[in-house]
Amino acid sequence: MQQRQIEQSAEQEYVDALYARLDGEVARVRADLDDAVRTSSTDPEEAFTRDVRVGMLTRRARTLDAAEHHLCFGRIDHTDGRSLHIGRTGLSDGDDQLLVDWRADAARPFYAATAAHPMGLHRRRHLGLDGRRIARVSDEILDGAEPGPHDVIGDGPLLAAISARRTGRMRDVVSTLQSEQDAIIRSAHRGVTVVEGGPGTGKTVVALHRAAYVLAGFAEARADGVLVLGPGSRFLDYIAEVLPSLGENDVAMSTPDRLVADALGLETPPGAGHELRRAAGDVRLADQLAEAVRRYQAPSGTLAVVVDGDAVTLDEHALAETRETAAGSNLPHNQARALFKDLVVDFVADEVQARARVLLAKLDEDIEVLTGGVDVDRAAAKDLEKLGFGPDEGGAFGHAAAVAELDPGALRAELLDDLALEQAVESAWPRLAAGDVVLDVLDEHPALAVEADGVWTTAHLPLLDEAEHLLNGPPATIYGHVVVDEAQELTPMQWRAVLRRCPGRSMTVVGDLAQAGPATGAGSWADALGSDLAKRADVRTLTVCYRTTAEVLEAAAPLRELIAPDQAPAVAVRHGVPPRRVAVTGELVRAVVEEAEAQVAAGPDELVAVLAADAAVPGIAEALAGTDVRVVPVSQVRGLEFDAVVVADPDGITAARPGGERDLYVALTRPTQRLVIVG
Ligand SMILES: Nc1ncnc2c1ncn2[C@@H]1O[C@H](COP(=O)(O)OP(=O)(O)OP(=O)(O)O)[C@@H](O)[C@H]1O
Repeated sequence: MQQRQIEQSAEQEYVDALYARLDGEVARVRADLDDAVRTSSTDPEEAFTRDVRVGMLTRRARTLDAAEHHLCFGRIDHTDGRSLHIGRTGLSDGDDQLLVDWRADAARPFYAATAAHPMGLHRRRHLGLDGRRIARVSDEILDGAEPGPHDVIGDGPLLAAISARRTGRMRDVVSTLQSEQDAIIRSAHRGVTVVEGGPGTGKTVVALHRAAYVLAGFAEARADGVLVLGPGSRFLDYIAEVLPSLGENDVAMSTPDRLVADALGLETPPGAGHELRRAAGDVRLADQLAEAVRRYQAPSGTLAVVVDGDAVTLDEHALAETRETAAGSNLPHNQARALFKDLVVDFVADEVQARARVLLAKLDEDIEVLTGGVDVDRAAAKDLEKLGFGPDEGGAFGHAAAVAELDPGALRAELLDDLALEQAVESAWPRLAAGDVVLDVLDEHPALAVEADGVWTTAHLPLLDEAEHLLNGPPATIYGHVVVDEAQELTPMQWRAVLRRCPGRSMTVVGDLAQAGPATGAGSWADALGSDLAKRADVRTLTVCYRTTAEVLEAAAPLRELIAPDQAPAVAVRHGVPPRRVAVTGELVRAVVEEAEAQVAAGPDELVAVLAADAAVPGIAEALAGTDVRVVPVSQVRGLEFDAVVVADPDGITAARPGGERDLYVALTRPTQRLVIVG
């Protein structure tokens, strides 16, 4: 006991020194930042350097601010006597590394060492801080210890973290990451990493900590930024604090719908039902959109352009050749149109010049015959003027001057601005907007029609994005790394929109195919990502469930076996109270309200939710108005969690929409502590 106190006070001294160092660093960075902000320069290069410096210092200041909370959470003692403290950011004093950033290689054994593979460690220590004071010290001796059956890392701190009451906001778990999670987070794989695993296995945790790791470790991610995509705004709110608490404030967060709407400059349109989303997510529509665009590119026939009253016609052959050159450029339609117009202008200019030469030659001959060579200039002046050639500098229309006036550059410039030529080009290769093309394709698919008032729905966004790409090329904003959470929810067309924004294909994709909603129902990652990408992906599986108790997982097991018989069940790390099943004799809503109120009474500060089929939500929400109970439709509960969950009318949930068993499976696996099934 006394030994423990001595150790704790030694750790407190160390932690005090770390905070003193942190305070010093914060003061230094703030002063540097003030200096940098005040420096002004008219020299563009100096101004640029200053902006870069301000950016770097601002980031560092944020990281240090975020590090205040639980600055140091661990320590590893190597068998050779070396000790390292692990924390949210690196801190050093001269050559002395006082604190190792959790992302550094040197920190790896803190997360990965087990009694079976101690990685040169004698001891791993978890430090629990309350403000700047050490509240708990928990040690594991790794060398010479007996390996346990399920080697969890730091079981005391882990169990405390996963049993803690939920607040409705996810927290970072940097101090208790488990080795299978850590291995994915730190993976050096630069391509697509797919992380699958049952509910509550920490897929979101892995996705977000990986984003923080990638930002620190991958230069391209730093340069082009990281994007995290989640299924809806409820979910984004839920995870919003994790990356800032890891010191990362510059990660873009969005939903697949909002990402596209923003890129197209649209307000997010009204949501769509799963049937429409599924139909509009069909990847075959990509080809149909491309075909619809092709149909606009110079329909066969001829193209007549009237220049100064004279028609120049591209015959079938010339038009076909022009079209093929423009289309063969593989430029997006609206850019290829500029090329098409250039080619038409070239053709017309050549023709005008050829005709002018013929005319001039004929003029020479006629004049020769008629005048015997007297004052050619004056005689030809009128004809030349008709052709649009002005007098030369000396005011004369000399033969040589006229030929010089056939300046191809000037003629081309004039033709490019010519209204009649522009109209002819527009008829053969019109400038298009994304909506035009999508509407063409929707004409062939009545089931995808836009609502009567002509408003797009979210289901149409990937189609608009595809069309925009075909017309105007790649999106303006791309990312160095993209994290997709609840990835089973993306339709193939949505995947195309996401991949378009990640040309480097550096991605972390996390999801659980067993939880796929009716809009996708993807059976495999190859279905979702496309077989090429899926083949090259590094697929990892998480096996331990940290959210729910073994009893809750058991209650959901029959559904899991039905939905995903091939999926190995995750193992829960803790036990709790068995789920309660309540038969309904009277009114369902009343029974649900009673159970929800009982849960609130059982844990007054806890997060209690009622999960119900979408249509049943308004009635239940009204009955629970004024309470702290959250009533959430099952279609929107993916990724979320609560201390206690009341599932209302499971049969109603399964019957509400196709694949309703998956919705029910998701609902049953949301509680961290208690589950009640009413109905
Ligand atoms: N290493 C860990 N330490 C502490 N808590 C953890 C750890 N891993 C996961 N958790 C907790 O377990 C819960 C479930 O994690 P998470 O939401 O990431 O799971 P998931 O696999 O994404 O679940 P779902 O499939 O239901 O979306 C969260 O509360 C998370 O904080």
